[in-house]
Order: sequence, then structure tokens, then C-alpha cells
Amino acid sequence: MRTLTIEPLTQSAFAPFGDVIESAGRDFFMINNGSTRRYHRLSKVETAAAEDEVLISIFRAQALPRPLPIAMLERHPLGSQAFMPLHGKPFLIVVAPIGEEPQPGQIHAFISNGRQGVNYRRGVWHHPVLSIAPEDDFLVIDRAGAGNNCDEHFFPEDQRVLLSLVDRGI
Ligand SMILES: NC(=O)N[C@@H](O)C(=O)O
Ligand code: NI
Repeated sequence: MRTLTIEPLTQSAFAPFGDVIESAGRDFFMINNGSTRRYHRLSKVETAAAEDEVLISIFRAQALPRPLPIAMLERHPLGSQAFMPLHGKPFLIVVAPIGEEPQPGQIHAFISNGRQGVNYRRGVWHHPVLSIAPEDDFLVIDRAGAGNNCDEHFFPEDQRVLLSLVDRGI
């Protein structure tokens, strides 16, 4: 089983899948009479219909056993989905490009430094949130409305890739 290389999360590397939400290295302008930096328009929420709602939620995620065979990926065809870690803890992101089905050879893994979130573009294949800490909280911004907004794809065992942090001692 192929072990995924875990890449540092950068906007350029993640660009095919969406945006990295972070302040480091980003432009800002001052607001609130000079007391606040606004890191403006780091990403945007995508929805499918004018009547769609945009939700703000908190996900409290438990870490999955590792090494983790990637048995499935999901996508949200009708809206984007953003995850921002709330406690500054690194977490993992596993994605594959937009397409009818995710291709095992096109699965990428990234690690957030805990000060970075992600916003998955509509239709990007991704694994459900992957905490590294035993438990972690994420602010989640995504779309609600009519229609099915979650397609799941399950890989046969011989097409699964492995997500491991063993070489990082985690
Ligand atoms: N099911 C759900 O809302 N969560 C997933 O979409 C996820 O990406 O974690
Ligand atoms: Ni999702």
C-alpha cells in the first residue's frame, strides 16, 4: 500500500483544491481606527443556489487510528467547506482533484501548522476532518440547502493509500 507523502500546506501547493486560510505572509489593511489588521478575502464561500444558506459550525473531532488507510473520500458538489483549527494544533488534510471519481494516484496529503485552515472548493474530494491531537475543535463554514451535498467514494482495498505520521514520530 502506497504511503502518502505529507506536504507542508502552502497556497501554491493547495491551489488546485481550494484556499489556505492564514495571516502569515498575506496582505492586510488597517481597520477600527488603526487597531486591527484585516486580512481581507482570504477565500470565499461557494454555494449553488441563491436560496442556499451559509452555516458556521464547530466540529469537535476525535483522532482516527494511525496509520490510516484512506478507505474513502467525499465531496460537496453544491458548496465549499472551510475548516479553521481553533486551538492552534496541527491537523491533516487529504484531498484529490475535482472529477467524477477520485483517482488513488492523485490523492495528496498536507499538514497544517495549526495556524492555517483550508477552504475546499466545491466538488473537491477530501477525507472527513483529520485531527492529529486526540481531540480538536474546528470552526467550519459550509453550505446548507436543497439537494444532496455529500457524495462519498469508497476505494477497494487494493486502491487504498496509507496516511502515516510514523516518520514524524507522531
Ligand atoms: N459530514 C460533515 O459535515 N463533515 C465532512 O464534510 C468533513 O469534511 O469533515
Ligand atoms: Ni466535507
